[in-house]
Amino acid sequence: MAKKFYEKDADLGYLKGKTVAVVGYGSQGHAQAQNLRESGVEVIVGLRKGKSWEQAEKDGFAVYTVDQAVKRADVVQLLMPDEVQAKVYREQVRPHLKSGAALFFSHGFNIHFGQIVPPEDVDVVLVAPKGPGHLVRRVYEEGFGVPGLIAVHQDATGQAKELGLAYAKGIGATRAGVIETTFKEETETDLFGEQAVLCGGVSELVKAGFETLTEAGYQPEIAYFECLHELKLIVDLMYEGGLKGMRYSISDTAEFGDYVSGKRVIGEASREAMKQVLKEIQDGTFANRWIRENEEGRPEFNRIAEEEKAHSLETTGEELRKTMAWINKGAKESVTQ
Ligand SMILES: NC(=O)C1=CN([C@@H]2O[C@H](COP(=O)(O)OP(=O)(O)OC[C@H]3O[C@@H](n4cnc5c(N)ncnc54)[C@H](OP(=O)(O)O)[C@@H]3O)[C@@H](O)[C@H]2O)C=CC1
Ligand SMILES: CC[C@](O)(C(C)=O)C(=O)O
Ligand SMILES: [Mg+2]
Ligand SMILES: [Mg+2]
Repeated sequence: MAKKFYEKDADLGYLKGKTVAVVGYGSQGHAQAQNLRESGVEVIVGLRKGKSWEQAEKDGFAVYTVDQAVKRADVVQLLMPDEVQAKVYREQVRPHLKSGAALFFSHGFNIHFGQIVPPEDVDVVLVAPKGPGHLVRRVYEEGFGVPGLIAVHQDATGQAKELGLAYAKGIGATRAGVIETTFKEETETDLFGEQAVLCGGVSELVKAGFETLTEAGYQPEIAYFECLHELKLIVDLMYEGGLKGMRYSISDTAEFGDYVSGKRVIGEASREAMKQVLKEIQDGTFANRWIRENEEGRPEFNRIAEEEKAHSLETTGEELRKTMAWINKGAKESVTQ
């Protein structure tokens, strides 16, 4: 049984009198910094000069270069992209980390794959929201929270877990529930989820459905509504009531089609591919590939990203969404600006 923590299990008092430096002000950084501040925690932001710096200042934070923020901090939460964390850690974090301070992560990649090896006199804690940063902020503002995971890699002070739970409470995660894990389990399951299901799997499923319909001569707008737009509405039902809740709401015709055709689309070959994806995450093949890709200037990443943006699914959707004023554009605008 997973060990779970809620509001009553976490005490914000462990952060009292402490300064939290949120390093990075992107998807997770802006959300965690703002949620913590509204929970009464003293937060500063660490950055390089640029777009995020201006935004963090506009949002009312005291912003410092990374080294200066780390010098002032008792808790340092690294919320830069995973692929830049190790270099920034070596050059601007490690030399200024106070003895007895805490180093926090929201994804275990750099610790688990040995890219960051912290000194023995600091706590090393993972507080990983199980949701995109823009939702971590939006859901908190609505009075709720995105669930999270907590793990302690190193407990130098004897209070690492309590501090982690206080932080999880500060960002709203204990409102929904926080599960205890390890850096290894979080890293491997998070990478698997985003590759096989949430991002990679779903994107390919949507594109395959869209292409099957349009290549058969159906209108792209109808293919878009069927394979992408309505997916959100169906997933909302799953989110609220599981697969059972979704099946309660759809027609019996759809439910029968679900049972007999779903397994043909996601069959043995897909399950075998999932196992291979997981194996390459577990044995470090994916991590090494991602690290090398960045060292080489991201040729594969950039090429595929350009191809994906130009897909007719995207151009069709962009046009259709113009009339859907109710769709929250917050996340999209901040990543495409
Ligand atoms: N995205 C998400 O929702 C989730 C992310 N995570 C984890 O959270 C962490 C942060 O990811 P995410 O929020 O997506 O990151 P983003 O890419 O959204 O944000 C990156 C931030 O880091 C800053 N930055 C980049 N390079 C440097 C640098 N060299 N020095 C200082 N600041 C820098 C950027 O500033 P600038 O404007 O100057 O480029 C920006 O503010 C990762 O570990 C990720 O795995 C975990 C759960 C979900
Ligand atoms: C699903 C992608 C994610 O793992 C997340 C939002 O949780 C990420 O790394 O961005
Ligand atoms: Mg994730
Ligand atoms: Mg992830």
